[in-house]
Amino acid sequence: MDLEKIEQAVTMIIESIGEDPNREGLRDTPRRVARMYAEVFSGLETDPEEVLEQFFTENHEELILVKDIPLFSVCEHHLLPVVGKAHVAYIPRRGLITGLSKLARVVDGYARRPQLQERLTAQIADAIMKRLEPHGVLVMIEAEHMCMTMRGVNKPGAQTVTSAVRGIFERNAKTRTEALALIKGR
Ligand SMILES: Nc1nc2c(ncn2[C@@H]2O[C@H](COP(=O)(O)OP(=O)(O)OP(=O)(O)O)[C@@H](O)[C@H]2O)c(=O)[nH]1
Ligand SMILES: [Zn+2]
Repeated sequence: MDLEKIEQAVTMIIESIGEDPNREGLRDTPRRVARMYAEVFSGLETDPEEVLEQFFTENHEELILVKDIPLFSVCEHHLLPVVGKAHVAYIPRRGLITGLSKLARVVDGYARRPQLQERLTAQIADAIMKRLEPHGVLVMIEAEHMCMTMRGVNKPGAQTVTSAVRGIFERNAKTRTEALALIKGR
């Protein structure tokens, strides 16, 4: 990531809005923003599916759900925050499971990029399908888009819900309903 270029761009934005980039409060802002973007877009420099190491345990072929994973992303249209929760469920095959924290790391890896909520949801599901080859995956994301909250249509509190279902969750309504009930049962 080109931090120097981000700094130059932020200085230009500060000048463009008619502010003084040399006043005390703004003097270090371009550098701070560059470091911040490096952090919130750090997913661009990773391949998130690589965290999904497989490991075998006894043959657990039942539902595994990690819900209410805090989610922070950035919408690619306005570069404003998207804040919400991700829920990730899968049913392993042949005991091929991964560490629970790895599911949250996959969410982070794809969230820390300029994103669309629909694409983010699908990328998480597809990474898990590819790496763990489970019977199925269900990913649900509920999030508030600051570009809808603080500007434009100005609708604070509006939640966008997206889901991606793969494998058995796609084919079998009962399995899907069970996962959704567990996600909603908070
Ligand atoms: N489908 C989808 N749309 C998104 C997402 N994040 C932001 N948007 C929408 O992207 C659209 C961009 O629309 P434009 O008309 O190009 O932008 P705009 O003029 O700023 O639109 P308004 O937000 O309606 O003022 C808006 O409707 C946003 O609400 C997302 O993750 N998925
Ligand atoms: Zn937006």
